[in-house]
Amino acid sequence: MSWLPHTVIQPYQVLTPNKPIVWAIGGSDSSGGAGIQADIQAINGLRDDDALGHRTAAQACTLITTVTAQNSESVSDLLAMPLDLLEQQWLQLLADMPPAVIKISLLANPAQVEWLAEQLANWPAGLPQPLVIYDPVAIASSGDTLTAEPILDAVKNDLLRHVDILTPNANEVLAMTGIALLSSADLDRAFAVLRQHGVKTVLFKGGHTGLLMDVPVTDDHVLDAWTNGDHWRLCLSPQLNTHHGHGTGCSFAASLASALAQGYALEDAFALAHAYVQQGLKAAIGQGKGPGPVLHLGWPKHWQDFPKTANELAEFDTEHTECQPCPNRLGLYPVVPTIEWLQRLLAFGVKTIQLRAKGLSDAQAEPLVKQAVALGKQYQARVFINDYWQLAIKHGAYGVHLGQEDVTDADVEKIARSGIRLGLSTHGYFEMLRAVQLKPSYLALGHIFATTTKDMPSTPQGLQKLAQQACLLASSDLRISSVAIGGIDLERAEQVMRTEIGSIAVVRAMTQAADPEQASQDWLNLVGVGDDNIA
Ligand SMILES: Cc1ncc(COP(=O)(O)OP(=O)(O)O)c(N)n1
Ligand SMILES: Cc1ncsc1CCOP(=O)(O)O
Ligand SMILES: [Mg+2]
Repeated sequence: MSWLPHTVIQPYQVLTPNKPIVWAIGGSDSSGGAGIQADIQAINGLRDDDALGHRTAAQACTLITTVTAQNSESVSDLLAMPLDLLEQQWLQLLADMPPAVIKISLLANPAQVEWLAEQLANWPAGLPQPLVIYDPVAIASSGDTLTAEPILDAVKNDLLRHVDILTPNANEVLAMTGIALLSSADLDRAFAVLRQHGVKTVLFKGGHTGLLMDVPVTDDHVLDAWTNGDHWRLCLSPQLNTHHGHGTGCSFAASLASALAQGYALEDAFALAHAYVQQGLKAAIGQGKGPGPVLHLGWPKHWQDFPKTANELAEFDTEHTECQPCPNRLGLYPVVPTIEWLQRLLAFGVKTIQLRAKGLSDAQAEPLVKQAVALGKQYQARVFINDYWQLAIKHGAYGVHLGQEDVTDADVEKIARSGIRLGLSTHGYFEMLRAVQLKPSYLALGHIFATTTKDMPSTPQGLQKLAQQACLLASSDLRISSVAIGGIDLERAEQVMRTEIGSIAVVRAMTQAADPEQASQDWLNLVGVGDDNIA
């Protein structure tokens, strides 16, 4: 462990004066396990005060639509809040605590739905537009236990067009679309219907669904599936055998809202919310005579609580051969554009290095790859080749580095069977969880800080997200090393080294250094050459 032992966690006011705010609009559950009570626990509970002194958290504010009288066994009564009281809650918060995310759940009657739709349609021009999540609790049981009157028509006609992310379970999908989710094609059909009502994206919660008939891997597993109509993001975990789970759906949507408010990309927030609920369900115990509530256990940090992730269902069915491992610590890892740079830095004592000569034909790249491999042997160093994986195999390079786009065109099986190492780029939790299924030798986590070296489609992750992901990977029993990349200079490298990261990859810190030899020595002193078993 490389945590700083004496780091003092500062109070929030010092370092994070403004926690992002999530408005939870829904009903009170007197038993405390679901509804607004679960929302508050999940929104505030998904927080991380790490041992390096970083912290991330969100603040829940509430607008109560309904007061229910319930315990773990039944709901005996409910009262819908009058519209003018709802309006007062809205105005008070709007004036003082505007939201980054609005999470909507129980709405008691059509009047409340229409009122809310109107507020969203007339969002004040001077305030940033919040992201709107709607967890359509009780749609399936309209007019029965939780709503005062049926609300389905008002939801479809007025509310859905203001919703960015709808989070229905299978029963709610059936009620809203008439489609029973029995196969993967039903997910597409249901999305098409919901899209007609103006919903932008749908996150199908699989907790109650179980099996999709044409997707064997969903047997005994929970599949959550998000789509915007163009592409999918999938999270899969083993089904938990528990009788307890009151508030699971609320806690999922609320932790999703919290992660989004804290600046996590949607797919990363999705994986985090899935893990948050998995860990809470594993620990859930009965609190009354009926099903007990999902527990709120803070930031998920255990590998086994995180899902497998994929962009297509078929990815879950493919088993991969483990790539040859590389040392746990690869140390300083310059990424350089030419053979001249490669030779120069190897002569300065660098032991892990990458040739990144972009945009060449194979014919142009082949002599460079050959030279790079020969230099690696001469200097007893680990030379990775960027992109040209076939040439890397052909000439017996130490390894190859591939990005997210490259890997779809590459034959990962062939790379693994060839015995060369494989490094993969990732840009967040979701990609990390997806990439490990290819069983690579290392994962690059990036980009950590802003960089001018390359146009990045994602935003910089920063030190806390790096620490979270590096620590999570280190907590797994996978033999996969980690590398941080992107905008890292010597000063920031000191902070990066305090995470669980095993290596730092740099471009400009070497290629734009006034004195590359001095820079190499400074960096090697700080980061080291890595573990010395260079096979
Ligand atoms: C160590 C390391 N990490 C990340 C990258 C980036 O790879 P990729 O996403 O394939 O982008 P290009 O480098 O090909 O532009 C890397 N090269 N090395
Ligand atoms: C190739 C690459 N991939 C992710 S960030 C990056 C560039 C890192 O360059 P620098 O160290 O100059 O910021
Ligand atoms: Mg690449």
